[in-house]
Amino acid sequence: MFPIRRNRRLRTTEAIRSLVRETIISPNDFLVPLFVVEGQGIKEEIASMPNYYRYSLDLLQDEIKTLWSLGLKSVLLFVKVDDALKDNKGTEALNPNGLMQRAIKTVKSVCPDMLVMTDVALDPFSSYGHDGIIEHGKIVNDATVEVLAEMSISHAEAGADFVAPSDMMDGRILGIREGLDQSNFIDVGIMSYSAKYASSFYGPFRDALDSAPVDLQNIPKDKKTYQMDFANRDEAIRETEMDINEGADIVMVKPGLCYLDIVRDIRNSFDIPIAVYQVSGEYAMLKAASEKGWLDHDSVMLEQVTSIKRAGADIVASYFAKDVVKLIS
Ligand SMILES: NCC(=O)CCC(=O)O
Ligand SMILES: [Mg+2]
Repeated sequence: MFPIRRNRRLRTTEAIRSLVRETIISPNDFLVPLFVVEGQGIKEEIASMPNYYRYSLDLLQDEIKTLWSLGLKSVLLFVKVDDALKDNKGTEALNPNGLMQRAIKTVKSVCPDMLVMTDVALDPFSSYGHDGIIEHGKIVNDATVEVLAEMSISHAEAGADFVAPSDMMDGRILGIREGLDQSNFIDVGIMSYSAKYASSFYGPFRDALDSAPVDLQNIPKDKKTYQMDFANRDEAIRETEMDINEGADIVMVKPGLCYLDIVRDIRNSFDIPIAVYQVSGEYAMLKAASEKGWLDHDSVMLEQVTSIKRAGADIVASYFAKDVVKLIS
């Protein structure tokens, strides 16, 4: 007895495979993270992120033009802050002439149509490398939310289209939304890192920004009191639902590959755009394995990004964005 249905018919040639393909990757899917530093003429490679760079504002302009020419229309800005400017409250984050504020203006000046999203969190500005203010050895929630709301207003004043709070304090989406609305930034959106896990895949990013938690007595050694336990799944639904109710326009799951079950749960639970952040450790793993000749870089990259979208992501924040777009164009 031969089967009536032969599924292999739909796989016989590339033409039929592409005709029935369910997930298509395009430049529209990507959000490009960018690392910005003070100085001039700087394009420095991040040691643990081969072929990924920190840019000073002058060279950031060229990179923005390149991204736009590739059809990449959205960026997510991160700044590397001088140690001398860091303190417990991240005061420098509110400087109207700070590096982030200038970076936003720089992008808008060379490419007004580029969508500019900004990282809103204390850690790059914190002398302790934490996403919140520390009092008596603890990360305090509500005082941190106030700073995050002010930071968001400051980014909006500089011209940001979206703010992206990456800290996981409770209630910060509401605090930020109210702050933006009261300052008449009703059209500035919020992409919430709503299910961000306490992951060990962030190491290279912390190298990039020199933002790892410091090793000092009475300072928490990790971010487990605010980022989520990677053993938890249902909690991601609660976190996401709360952020949607507080006014998030886009929700996010982070990291990517190890968390695609979470992405699908959220896709099945809510009708809202979902972003996935394929993080620095995921990037570094593939770079290292392909440098050793153990994995084929481009095909694994495409498989990873496609899988993230197949799981339910609408938006992929990825250090591979440029590479993928070049590969598929
Ligand atoms: N708040 C942004 C990040 O923590 C990024 C992490 C990564 O790329 O590893
Ligand atoms: Mg939350």
